[in-house]
Amino acid sequence: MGLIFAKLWSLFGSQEHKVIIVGLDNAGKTTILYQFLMNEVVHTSPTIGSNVEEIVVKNTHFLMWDIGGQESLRSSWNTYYSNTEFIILVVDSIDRERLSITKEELYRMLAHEDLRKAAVLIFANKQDMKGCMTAAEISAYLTLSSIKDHPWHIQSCCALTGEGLCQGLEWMTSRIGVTKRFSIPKAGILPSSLNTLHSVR
Ligand SMILES: Nc1nc2c(ncn2[C@@H]2O[C@H](COP(=O)(O)OP(=O)(O)OP(=O)(O)O)[C@@H](O)[C@H]2O)c(=O)[nH]1
Ligand SMILES: [Mg+2]
Repeated sequence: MGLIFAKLWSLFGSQEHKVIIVGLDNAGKTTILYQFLMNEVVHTSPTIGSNVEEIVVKNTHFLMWDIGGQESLRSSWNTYYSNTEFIILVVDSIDRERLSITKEELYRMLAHEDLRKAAVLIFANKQDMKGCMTAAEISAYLTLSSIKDHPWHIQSCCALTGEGLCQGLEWMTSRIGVTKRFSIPKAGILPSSLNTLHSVR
């Protein structure tokens, strides 16, 4: 009886899903985390270490780790990877010069064993800034369409107004639906067609 209850509990949204929010310094990670939590813009200073908050979306619990993005901190991102289900990669869409560094970091993460099963949501943040790159430009530069072994989605957003953030979360919750529907009754492997689901907005 207890076992059946535990199984049902795990199927219907009680578990916590681990999320890491990464990206270069100044990308807007902490601003996004607190928009998720409080629906408002908080004053931020560069994150040293990490912030962690639980965000609940339609009965789905996400444990979100916002990790400092300064160069000296990036080598310790991997200490947060185990059991991660979602990577949120935040890109400062005005920062053209450093997009190549973001790309390097993205592919380093995707190659990491502990992130083998993680889905990737890319936020093209700061869309309010004049002359910013569009999500399509960022997608092309990051060659997202070449990523076949991780589900991914890119979403344009503005963390100051909150625009686009809900759509990103909706994609994450929809992924959980896919994983649950197709992992029953035997846990684990998704049909390969589902592993390559991705989209661009
Ligand atoms: N114009 C604009 N500014 C933003 C946006 N999102 C965040 N910012 C600003 O960008 C600056 C950096 O934001 P943070 O959220 O602290 O950046 P971070 O990615 O957490 O940076 P680290 O903690 O150093 O890794 C702050 O001044 C934010 O107010 C946005 O969508 N538009
Ligand atoms: Mg921060």
